Amino acid sequence: MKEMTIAQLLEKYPFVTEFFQQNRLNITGFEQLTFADYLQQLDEDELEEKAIELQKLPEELALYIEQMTAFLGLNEDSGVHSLTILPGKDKNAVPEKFTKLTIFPSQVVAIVGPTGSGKSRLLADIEWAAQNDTPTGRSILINDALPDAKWRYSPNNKLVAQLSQNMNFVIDLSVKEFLQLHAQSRMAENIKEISGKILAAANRLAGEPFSADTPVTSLSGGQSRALMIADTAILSASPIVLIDEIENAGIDRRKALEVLLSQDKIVLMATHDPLLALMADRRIVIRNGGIHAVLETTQEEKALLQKMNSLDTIMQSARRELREGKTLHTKDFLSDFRL
Ligand SMILES: Nc1ncnc2c1ncn2[C@@H]1O[C@H](COP(=O)(O)OP(=O)(O)OP(=O)(O)O)[C@@H](O)[C@H]1O
Repeated sequence: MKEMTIAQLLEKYPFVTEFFQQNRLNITGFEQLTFADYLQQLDEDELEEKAIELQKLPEELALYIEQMTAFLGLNEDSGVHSLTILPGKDKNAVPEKFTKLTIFPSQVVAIVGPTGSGKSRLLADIEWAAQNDTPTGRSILINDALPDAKWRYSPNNKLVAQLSQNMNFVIDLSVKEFLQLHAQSRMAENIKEISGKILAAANRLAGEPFSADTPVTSLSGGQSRALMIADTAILSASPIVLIDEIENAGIDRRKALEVLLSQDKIVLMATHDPLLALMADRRIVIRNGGIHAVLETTQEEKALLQKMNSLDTIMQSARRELREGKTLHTKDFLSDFRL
């Protein structure tokens, strides 16, 4: 930071304008100087008059930037390079058999298991950065170390973004207003461009497109979810995304995952859907509250996935045509049936 010119500081941290104003420092015309050089050339009388303590200012500016960045959750590097799950015990207090499971950014891990087996519990352990203090006794490490308390208690350092099945908006805003407000609160640089990017991504996921002027309260369940997924992927600072059941959501699930993974997130997804489970490179099998196995998706499964995707395409196009009031004809599907 010390080597940065004032112009570079302003570009990277637009909020420093406030700091200069608060300290009544007129930096106009001095943008090409570093802050230290700028202070050097200030008139002694002027400083005295403003009661400025020259030595303290660079330190105060650095602190101000650090605090504002943390407050706004702006750290470009979230600092999360790995997430590790350490074993606990199942519902009968039998220790889980794996030694440790580490997940890196841009990886997606599926969580599979019967209803009530403990999939959501595992997601909750991660969200809370459990330290042997939940019913499962699991512990979570971030970057191979005990997580910083900030992940638990600071609302601006959310480790995890949650996407759940029920997602309803209660605020009276249009899609455009909602996205712009969120982008502003994240101090995004080009608010219009980012909002446009999110809307475009959301519309690629949603079955029925919606416009920037649609009130968020009148979006369908699938559209709301598409908007939240695109928003989480593109604007959220949380390095980890937890998804509890993305199916039945009326959105293109494959594209939703692609959008999330393109943004270097660590994605964990509880699912009953084979297409999603096999899209992940690994899957955690939960049984009776415990992690029973961690399986790598095999080449054979990946090949099967391609065929299942063709089946899914058939289902999707049949669904679309029925929705549009059409009658289905075998000949239109023949090529798809050659699996
Ligand atoms: N290891 C464990 N020890 C004690 N209780 C557990 C353990 N794992 C899960 N549970 C409890 O079992 C119940 C069911 O778990 P959970 O809701 O996570 O299941 P699920 O797999 O997500 O189910 P569904 O597929 O229906 O969403 C919860 O009350 C949860 O707290």
